[in-house]
Amino acid sequence: SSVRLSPNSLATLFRFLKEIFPVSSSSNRRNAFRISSLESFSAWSSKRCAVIGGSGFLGRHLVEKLLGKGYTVSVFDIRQSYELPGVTFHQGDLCDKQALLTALQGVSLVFHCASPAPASDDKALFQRVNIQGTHTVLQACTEAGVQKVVLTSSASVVFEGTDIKDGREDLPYAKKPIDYYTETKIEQEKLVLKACDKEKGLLTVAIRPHGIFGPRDPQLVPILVDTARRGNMKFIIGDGSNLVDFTFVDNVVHGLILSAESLRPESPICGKAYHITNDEPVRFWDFMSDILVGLGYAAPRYNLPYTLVYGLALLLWLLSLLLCPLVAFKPTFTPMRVALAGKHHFYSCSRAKQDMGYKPVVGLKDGIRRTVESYPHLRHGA
Ligand SMILES: NC(=O)C1=CN([C@@H]2O[C@H](COP(=O)(O)OP(=O)(O)OC[C@H]3O[C@@H](n4cnc5c(N)ncnc54)[C@H](OP(=O)(O)O)[C@@H]3O)[C@@H](O)[C@H]2O)C=CC1
Ligand SMILES: CC(C)=CCC[C@@H](C)[C@H]1CC[C@H]2C3=C(CC[C@]12C)[C@@]1(C)CCC(=O)C[C@@H]1CC3
Repeated sequence: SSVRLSPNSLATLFRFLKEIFPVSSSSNRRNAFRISSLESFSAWSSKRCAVIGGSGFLGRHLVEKLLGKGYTVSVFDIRQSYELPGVTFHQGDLCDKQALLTALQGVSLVFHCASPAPASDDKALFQRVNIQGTHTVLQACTEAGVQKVVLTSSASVVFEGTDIKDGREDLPYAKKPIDYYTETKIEQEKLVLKACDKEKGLLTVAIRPHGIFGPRDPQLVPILVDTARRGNMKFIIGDGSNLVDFTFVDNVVHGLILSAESLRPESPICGKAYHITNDEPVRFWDFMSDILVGLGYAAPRYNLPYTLVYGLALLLWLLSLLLCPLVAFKPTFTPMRVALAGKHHFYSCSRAKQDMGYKPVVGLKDGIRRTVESYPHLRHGA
């Protein structure tokens, strides 16, 4: 019969050996050699990680950066969207523990970046994937001996559709979340943070980005361009002065890796949530205009009162609920989208700066330029 050693038990063995063979005198060279070999082994195993949701927008950027930093990466996702040397793909549903266990063999660090798209309105799907699925991910991590779990949560877990200015992590979770996505992201974050247990050897942290944008984003720029092409990007909701955080994808990746590398039993970040943004709040409508103009479309010019647009969106939403047995129509102007476009929602990153030395690596202007350049097929007239 064979004995399977997980990275977790190897780390314990390593600590034990270090205690019984203290490397104090110069006469103990042989032991020093053994210890340094074990240290190298431990460092090697801590560079083996898995990215759940690694085929998605953020996940793929994360995988590329991890490879560049010398990590060996397993991707677990419901779909495979690319191939890369150094990456092993495991296609499966994260609600399937057996499938996860195969992907987590020998892995000491897990990044959980999977979620159904926020635009979906499927309550059962969000509950199954974000809540039950995350529970399964945590179980599988414990069984596989994973030592660290980094969750991609969302700053929206505290957003209720009213202004948030320089919001800190100690704001309470939204009592009335704006949609099922946010409702289940709240439960997901709670589950992951509660699972942090130094005794059991599982350390967890949650990163809360906001408004991620960048090359290959399937949401923000495509929705914007689609709206512009249909001639609906002429209006500014409210007076246009509302400040919002948009976060270039490389900064989110930087925050995720920084948190993983800072996650140690003695670190203050264990079991906590951290806002990761560009730390440059910008007027929502200036950001939208910069992207639109960069791609050759006109910037929105005419102001509409916020309450009027919100009221109309609410009415449309109620109508869609009432009429859904007869006609299936999904309004683009949902109350949630109107709130995102017309209210302040920007967050403080001071906790991440203090506890893990976070600093954005790409400024907003540069991020916008790189994003615009990456969408030649969405340019006006293309
Ligand atoms: N984009 C943003 O602005 C923000 C995103 N976040 C969070 O960041 C994370 C990544 O987001 P983003 O990259 O934009 O999203 P994507 O939709 O691009 O990536 C998520 C990936 O997870 C996959 N997935 C969905 N369900 C399952 C499942 N049951 N099992 C395995 N894989 C699954 C998706 O596949 P498929 O596409 O087929 O569904 C997709 O490949 C998410 O947790 C999101 O909540 C937080 C704040 C802002
Ligand atoms: C900061 C943050 C959380 C951004 C979220 C991204 C999306 C929710 C936005 C990206 C494009 C936006 C958009 C609108 C709403 C919010 C977005 C979908 C409108 C539909 C708002 C009403 C309009 O006038 C048109 C807008 C198109 C772009």
